[in-house]
Amino acid sequence: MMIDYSNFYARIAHSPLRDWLQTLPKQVADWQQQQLHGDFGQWAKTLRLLPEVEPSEVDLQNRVKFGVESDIQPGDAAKLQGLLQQFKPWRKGPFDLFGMSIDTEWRSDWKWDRVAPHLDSLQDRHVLDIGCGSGYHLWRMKGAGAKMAVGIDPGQLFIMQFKAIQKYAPQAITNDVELLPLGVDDLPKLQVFDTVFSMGVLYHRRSPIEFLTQCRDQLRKDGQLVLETLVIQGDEYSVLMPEDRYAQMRNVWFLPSTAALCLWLRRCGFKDIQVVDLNRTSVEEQRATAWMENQSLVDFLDPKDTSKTIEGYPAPLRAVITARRI
Ligand SMILES: Nc1ncnc2c1ncn2[C@@H]1O[C@H](C[S@+](CC[C@H]([NH3+])C(=O)[O-])CC(=O)[O-])[C@@H](O)[C@H]1O
Repeated sequence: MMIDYSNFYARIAHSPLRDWLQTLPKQVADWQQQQLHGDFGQWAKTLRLLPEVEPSEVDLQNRVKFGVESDIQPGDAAKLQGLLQQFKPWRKGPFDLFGMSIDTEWRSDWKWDRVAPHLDSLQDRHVLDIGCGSGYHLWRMKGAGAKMAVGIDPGQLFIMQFKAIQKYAPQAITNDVELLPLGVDDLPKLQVFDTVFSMGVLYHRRSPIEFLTQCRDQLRKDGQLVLETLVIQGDEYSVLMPEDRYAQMRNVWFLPSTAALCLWLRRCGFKDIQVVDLNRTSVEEQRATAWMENQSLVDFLDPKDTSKTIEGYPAPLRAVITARRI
C-alpha cells in the first residue's frame, strides 16, 4: 500500500534540493503509516492494475499527452479507461493518454496559457508548485524546460491521479516530475527554488501573510513567485471575507483586491510585483464533465445574475501576480 519515493530522494541527493532530505523521508513515512485516507488501499490496488503501455509520443508543450491510440491494445484501452474512472472526480486537467481524453472539471490549460507568457524562463530551473492538485501544471512546467518540477498537495485522490498519469511518462521525465503528499506547513525553509508557483491556494489559507512568507521561504534570492488567487475589485484597503461559503466552497478566507495583495507582497519581502492577468472564471473553464459529474460553477452562481455567487458575493475573479524575492 506504500508509494515509493526512493527514486525521488536519490534524484535530489545531488541537486540544490538536497537539504530537503533531512526532513522529507521521515514526513512521508509518517504520512504513509498514519494519515492515509480510508479509500487509499483501494486506490493503490487500482494503480497496480493499470496496464503496462509505452508511449511512442509525448507532448508537454501544447498539452499533457502521453502516447497515441495505436500504442495500446483495444482491450487495454478499455481497461485503462475503466480503472482511471475509479479515480473520479477528476478536477484538474485535461490529460490525453493513448488517444483517450480525460476531460476534467477545469480547463487547467487555460490557466497555464494566462500564466506562461509572464514567467522567467523555466529552462533548467528547479520549480515548486504549492497546492498543485493532480499535477497538471507540473507537466507543463517540465514541457517549458524545467529541470525538476516538484509539487506538494495534501489531497490524496490528487496524488493517486498524478501517479496514474506519471506511470505513462517516459523514464527520463518521470524522475524530474514529482508530487509529494505534503501541505505547505510541512516545508522547511529551503530557499532554493528558482520559481515557486501557488495557484488557487491563498484563499484557502487562514493566514495569508504567513502563507506568502512560506512561499518566499522556498525561493532563492531573485527567484520568481507566480501567485494566482481569487480577488475582488477595490483599493489597497479592500478585502472580502465571506461569512461562510463562497461559491459553495468551504474554507475560503481572504479575497483581497489586487492592490491589497500587492501591499501584502511588499510587506512580505517581494519586489518587482506585477499584476499580469485578471480573469473572470467562465462556466466554460469550470464545468461538469463525464469525468466530474458533481455540481460545478454554473450551479454556484446566482441564476438571475451571474455576476454574483449564489451567496451574493462577486462572482469568481482571478488574478495572476508575479514577484521576485528580495
Ligand atoms: N495546506 C495546504 N498546502 C498545500 N496545498 C493545499 C493545502 N490545503 C489545500 N491544498 C490544495 O490546494 C489546492 C487548491 S485547487 C488549485 C489546484 C491547482 N494549483 C490549480 O491552480 O489548478 C483550487 C481549489 O480547489 O479551489 C487543492 O489541490 C488542495 O488540495
